[in-house]
Amino acid sequence: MATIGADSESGCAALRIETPRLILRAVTLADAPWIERYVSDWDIARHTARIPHPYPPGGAVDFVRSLDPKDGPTFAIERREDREPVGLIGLELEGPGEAEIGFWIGKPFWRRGYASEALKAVIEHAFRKIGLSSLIAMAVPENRASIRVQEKAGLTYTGMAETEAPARGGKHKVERRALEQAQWQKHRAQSALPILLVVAVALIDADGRVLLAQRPKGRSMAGLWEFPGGKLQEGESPEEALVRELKEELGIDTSESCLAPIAFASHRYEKFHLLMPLYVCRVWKGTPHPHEGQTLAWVRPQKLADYPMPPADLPLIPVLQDLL
Ligand SMILES: Nc1nc2c([nH]c(=O)n2[C@@H]2O[C@H](COP(=O)(O)OP(=O)(O)OP(=O)(O)O)[C@@H](O)[C@H]2O)c(=O)[nH]1
Repeated sequence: MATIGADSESGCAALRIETPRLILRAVTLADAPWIERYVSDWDIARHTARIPHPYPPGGAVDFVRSLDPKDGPTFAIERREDREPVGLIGLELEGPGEAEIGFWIGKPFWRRGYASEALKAVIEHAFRKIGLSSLIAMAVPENRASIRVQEKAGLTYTGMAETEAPARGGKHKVERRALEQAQWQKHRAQSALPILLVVAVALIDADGRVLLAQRPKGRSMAGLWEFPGGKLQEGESPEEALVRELKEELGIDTSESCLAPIAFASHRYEKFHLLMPLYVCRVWKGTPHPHEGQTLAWVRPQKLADYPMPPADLPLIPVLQDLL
């Protein structure tokens, strides 16, 4: 039988994948109660090739004990914000370089895009870390949600197959989809997020306080506090863009030589990947006034964390605190 080789040698530590909203980690016996709760639901069982219905009490303990990393990794999908487990996703090695991918999400967590997010990550893991060359996935034809998730991840229809369907009491026809590594690389390149370059600046006053601006109503992420700055216009250097933004947003004059780069943010938003160099500036002419409906606050470095900021900015706070 095929095994995972190099990846299983590196042990459980390798069984962890992080995505923007999820953590995929190894399944343990402590997971049995929630697994049993969700798979006992007919709406989960009827779509799978493994889960009987009614589900036998204690069945999840047996299931967890039966997991063997040599057959392929199985991940518990956990929500990052509150560590709530939401489902399972796994790879089952079928032959040299090939695995079948299977997943389910507990009903309370449907329609939030968790399956898509987990599937994309596991596909990347399969091709990049394990070194597989092709993946397949099955779905009963009426499981349109699962089929959509598979297709969004790049799997394409290759025909009908037949699998066990214990919850339905026998064999059942399923749609088979597949994805080859080369195809995946192409799909990924096509669906890659554009990089958005935004420049930002921490203005520091004579007391060592930092200027934050609250995004006004009607803009994306309204109410959050950010560093002044903005997108580059065509042909502008980052420093030229900042000098212009400071004039437009705050009515102050500074020069490129007064801007010192100290850090950058790199953050995946839904529609773009933000790359944001952060400068500090201690010298300017004029008094900052909100020219674009924002609210301004001069904030002591130790108090920066009290101001809700866009997620991209959070790693910049300790950098600034260390510097000031
Ligand atoms: N200026 C600034 N932008 C930031 C910070 N953090 C952060 O995620 N951003 C994001 O970077 C982009 C900045 O664009 P912008 O300031 O030129 O334009 P905007 O507010 O009109 O953006 P919008 O098109 O999202 O409404 C926004 O999507 C904003 O949410 C920050 O600290 N300062």
